Amino acid sequence: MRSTAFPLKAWTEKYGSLYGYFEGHRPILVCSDPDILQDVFIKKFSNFHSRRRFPLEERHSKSIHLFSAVGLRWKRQRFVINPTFSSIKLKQMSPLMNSCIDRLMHKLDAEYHKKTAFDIYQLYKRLTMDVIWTCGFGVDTDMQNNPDNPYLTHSQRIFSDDQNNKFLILLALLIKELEFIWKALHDTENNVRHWTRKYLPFTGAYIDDEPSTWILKRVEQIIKQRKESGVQRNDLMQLMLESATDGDIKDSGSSFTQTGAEDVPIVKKITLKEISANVYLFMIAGYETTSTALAYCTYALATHPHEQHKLQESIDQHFDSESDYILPDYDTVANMEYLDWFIRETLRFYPIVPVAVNRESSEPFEIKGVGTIPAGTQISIDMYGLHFNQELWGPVDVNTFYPERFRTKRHPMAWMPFGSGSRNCVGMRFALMEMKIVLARLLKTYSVVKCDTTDKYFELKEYICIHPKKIMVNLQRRNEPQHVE
Ligand code: HEM
Repeated sequence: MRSTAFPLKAWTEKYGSLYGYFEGHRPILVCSDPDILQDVFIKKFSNFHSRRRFPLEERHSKSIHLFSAVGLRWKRQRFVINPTFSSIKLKQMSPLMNSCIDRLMHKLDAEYHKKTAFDIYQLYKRLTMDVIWTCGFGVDTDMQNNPDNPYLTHSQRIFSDDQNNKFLILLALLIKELEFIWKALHDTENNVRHWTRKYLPFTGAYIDDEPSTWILKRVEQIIKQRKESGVQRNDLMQLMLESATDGDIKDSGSSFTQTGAEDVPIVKKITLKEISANVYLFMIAGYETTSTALAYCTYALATHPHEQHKLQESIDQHFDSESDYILPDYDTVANMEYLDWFIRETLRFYPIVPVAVNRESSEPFEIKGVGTIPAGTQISIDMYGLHFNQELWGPVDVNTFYPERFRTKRHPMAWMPFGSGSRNCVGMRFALMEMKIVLARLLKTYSVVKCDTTDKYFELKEYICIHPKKIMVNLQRRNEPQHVE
């Protein structure tokens, strides 16, 4: 898949805050006007409750997850899943999260003692995968110590652009009318791979399982074991299992806007197939995004020593010398205001998945001064256009890294790295808590120091996420006077 966010940025500069383009035969409206976006994402949500369909995405299967579900099926799943990310649940998860961060701190200590520059992004990727398997699904995989761990390697392949289905995705984009053929080819290829490996094990050395199929099969096994063992844990999977039903659920009505559909009482239930699909989704949604966000924060620390120092001082204020050994938890980091601004400013500069933030209209919609757009119109946002709009973010230059700009109240749509409205990122608070605890612990002990190759490897590429190649840095202990390099 080619990059989409970077061309949109260039087109917005050329054509303004609202324009259209075609993907194959499909017209897309691109918007970075915050008032129109507020209508689309918030005020008229009942008309814009779906995202545009990804090529080859199956929307009506029984094992649909929250990201792809539409209409009342999405509403029901979101109703069950929202409370799994409540403050109380997150508080209960922070000790588990800290145990994963302990393992990261050991790795950082080992890197520190080598006294050479290293790629901290790789360590963050293993951490975030460890966190999601531990806090999300109660599985301890030791992946921070073992880079060849299959859970890690398969998830990494989902986000690498060397996937076999690239060509089919391109065909689905260009010739949408024949998508049923591309989808059938895609499914057949996956099944052939899976069954060949299963019944002819020697082929495993030559044929890779399709990574999402591999992960989904493992997830199904984990759910089965959890159900059979009856073990209760404080994790995301447990909370979903508490609302589980073995049977099918018929969501009455297909649209939010059909008469009376809004008033149909939502069943607080989720099927086992949907749980598997959502476990898989949380894993892919929480892994690359959060590790990349941490990577960008670390780059910002290395390249802005003054802001790093300020952040360290503000973090120190939350620990007194008597309680240095106490690990930061949900409440501690929730009160670290400058840390919050620092992360927000980093994500303003480096949004991670702009491609995920879009909506599709289910009814015709009036845009003031433009006219009526028909039902089925897809609206993408140019996140760079919003995040670097001087009128929304001034008076300090938008190209200056300045966390304090978040002290001022801004337009509700000016900052959208987690999307917006009822369909925003359900894992946002989980991700922010994880990032804050990591950064508070990192900066309590170390300063991040830029090295000769930091900028060289900070080369951004987009494949679903916009990510840097590597984050090469040195660490310096805060109680040690001189720089490493
Ligand atoms: C820094 C980390 C993260 C970023 C930048 C991020 C970003 C996003 C964005 C932009 C969306 C689309 C929102 C919209 O359309 O308005 C989204 C949706 C979603 N995210 Fe995240 N995300 C992150 C972490 C997580 C984590 C940790 C989880 C779960 C453990 C998660 C689960 C989801 C789910 C399930 C959706 C779909 C929500 C729905 O359709 O109702 N995300 N995320």
